[in-house]
Amino acid sequence: MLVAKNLSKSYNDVKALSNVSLSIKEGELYGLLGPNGAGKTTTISILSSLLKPDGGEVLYQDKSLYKNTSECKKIIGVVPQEIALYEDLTAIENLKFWGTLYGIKGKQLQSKTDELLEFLGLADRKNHKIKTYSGGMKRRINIAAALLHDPKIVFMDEPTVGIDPQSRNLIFEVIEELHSRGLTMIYTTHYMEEAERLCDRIGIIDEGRIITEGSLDELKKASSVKEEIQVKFTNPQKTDLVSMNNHFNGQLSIQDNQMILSTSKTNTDLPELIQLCTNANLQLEKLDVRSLSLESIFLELTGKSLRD
Ligand SMILES: Nc1ncnc2c1ncn2[C@@H]1O[C@H](COP(=O)(O)OP(=O)(O)OP(=O)(O)O)[C@@H](O)[C@H]1O
Repeated sequence: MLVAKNLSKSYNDVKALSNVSLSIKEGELYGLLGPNGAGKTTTISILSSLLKPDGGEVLYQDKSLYKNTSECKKIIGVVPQEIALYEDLTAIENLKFWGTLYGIKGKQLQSKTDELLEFLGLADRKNHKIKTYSGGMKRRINIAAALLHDPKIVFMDEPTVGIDPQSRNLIFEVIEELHSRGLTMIYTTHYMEEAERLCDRIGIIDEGRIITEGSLDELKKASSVKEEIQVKFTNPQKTDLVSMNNHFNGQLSIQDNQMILSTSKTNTDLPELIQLCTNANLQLEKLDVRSLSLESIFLELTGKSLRD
């Protein structure tokens, strides 16, 4: 469906992308996971023809995006990170505005906006001005705007940033439904839980490079780490956590009052960890051993935490 080869892009002296290659199959939900500034927005801006790369090639169904831009654009939908709506217009007026830009008119536009407002659970608010909407509701209208012209592939750039958990769940349900209908999607996020829950395949991007790619199972199999020991403390001292991290050769991911040790030898590391906590007089609030997450895979591959 979509193939990108060796994309590179610099903004003056900032190298945003280096040799990014991707291949997305029809109906696939592909997650581009990486920390802030990794190059996610730049990648999807290039793939959706909003930005020209310095080098590389993008093909849609074997056709060059640059030689067939207007044809390719018809099958592309983009949900941008920034909300692209007029605050003083109602939801339906906003959608009609966007629909007209896509060349949809009359009854077709009316039925498409009604269908999408229903699908996104906002039919009863369709005549309210966007400025009265919550952040999550605005994001849902943003998604509706990208779907008006029945695209074959949709790019979603961090669609859940800054919204409450309930709205986030509603958006997940919408994405899952679109996925089950066979829509091809590329979803960028810096939340590993989202990539784990939603995506068929995940590309991990860092400093403008795709450092690994595969299904969650494939990424787990390829990792030398097998499990995570998660410990929550009631009275953590930063110095104790740092010395513990040194003891485990930097394999700890530390956040507030909890830490995660990624390990392939839980049998020996777990008693050792408990002993160290006892010696440092650290009180455990919670201890959990769970299977490997993307956070640990990211730490293993880059030496840094995804949440930094
Ligand atoms: N218009 C621009 N001018 C200069 N530098 C830019 C511009 N856009 C992006 N960058 C830089 O390029 C790099 C990649 O940015 P990009 O926005 O693609 O990353 P991202 O993974 O989407 O991050 P975020 O989640 O913060 O949006 C960063 O170092 C960023 O500061």
